[in-house]
Amino acid sequence: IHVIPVFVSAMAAPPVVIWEREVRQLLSPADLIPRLEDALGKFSRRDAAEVLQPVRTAVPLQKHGGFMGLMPTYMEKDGVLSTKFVCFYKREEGSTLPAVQATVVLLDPEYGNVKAVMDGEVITAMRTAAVSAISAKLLMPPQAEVLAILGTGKQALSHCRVFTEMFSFKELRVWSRTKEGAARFIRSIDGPVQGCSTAEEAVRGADVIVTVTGSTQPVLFGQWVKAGAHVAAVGACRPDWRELDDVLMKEAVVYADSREGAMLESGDVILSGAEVFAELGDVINGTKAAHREKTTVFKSLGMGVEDAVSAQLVFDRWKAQAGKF
Ligand SMILES: NC(=O)C1=CN([C@@H]2O[C@H](COP(=O)(O)OP(=O)(O)OC[C@H]3O[C@@H](n4cnc5c(N)ncnc54)[C@H](O)[C@@H]3O)[C@@H](O)[C@H]2O)C=CC1
Ligand SMILES: O=C([O-])C1=[NH+]CCC1
Repeated sequence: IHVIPVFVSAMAAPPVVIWEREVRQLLSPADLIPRLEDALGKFSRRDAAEVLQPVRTAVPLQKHGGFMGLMPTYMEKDGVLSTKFVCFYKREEGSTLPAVQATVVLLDPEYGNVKAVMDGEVITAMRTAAVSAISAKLLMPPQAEVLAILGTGKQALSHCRVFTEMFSFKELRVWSRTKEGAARFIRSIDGPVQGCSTAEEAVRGADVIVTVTGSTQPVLFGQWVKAGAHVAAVGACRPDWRELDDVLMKEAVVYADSREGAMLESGDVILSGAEVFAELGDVINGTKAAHREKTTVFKSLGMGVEDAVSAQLVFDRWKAQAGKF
């Protein structure tokens, strides 16, 4: 008797490529925010069947002053498996090169095949600003009127768009280390923006302050910050990089997206010795308090789970549009 081996081959379709223009059309802050709130809450419950997401692996690109970050995430119950590759750089004054470049890969968790490869820059810009806006929704003082943004790059623009869409600030101020940066930013924004010549001028009296710079030294000092203000600190994602000084870090109640991420990656947390009071997800889950009455800092490092739910949303919308599957 001859036994003829039979190989069952489950040939997956090749991955779809969804690039910047399409991602931009398919994703909106209003749709993304509830999914991000849900994901942050799930992450903070530390239930491995809900979210498995290690702190990102950062490979130094020494010659180029940057890092490649690998950000894998598995959401077993939701059937989402993804990873983002993100390269981020310390750029010198006057450099026109991008500080961040990213790609998100979405896989089928059952077979391990890649379903989609997506531009990650729109996702990174929008989900980071949306998470900062969630921090402001939870932690900013009631009747906040003045928003100040330090930095005028991609994240500054996305934060400005998401914050002005979500809240009604009476005054918006911006500071850049260069006049050209501030002028470019002001030209790109609809509505009134006050360009400030110093960071101090921008933040004095502000209720909400967003720091989105590529700086590795503090740009925001506690003595300038109004008591009770909320700071969303988005830059300085390496253990020896800073955006905030020790005074602010020690006086404020500090929240983070991921406690482990903050302890391993945030120079503002590590070098100041400040304690992380809670994750944003703990506040969403109701297990930690939102201290709106105090000065608060949300230290954002960025998490794979934020990219995972964003990429899944883009993919679902793309499938619905294409009438596929
Ligand atoms: N927390 C998170 O999830 C994420 C954080 N980031 C970080 O956010 C920051 C901004 O990113 P992008 O807007 O994409 O970069 P970008 O290059 O578009 O903008 C950077 C801005 O920072 C300013 N800047 C650079 N060095 C400075 C210095 N020494 N002092 C003051 N201002 C300085 C630049 O003039 C520019 O306005 C970076 O640090 C990046 O690593 C980026 C993506 C996600
Ligand atoms: O989460 C993210 O994509 C990043 N955080 C810091 C630089 C890029």
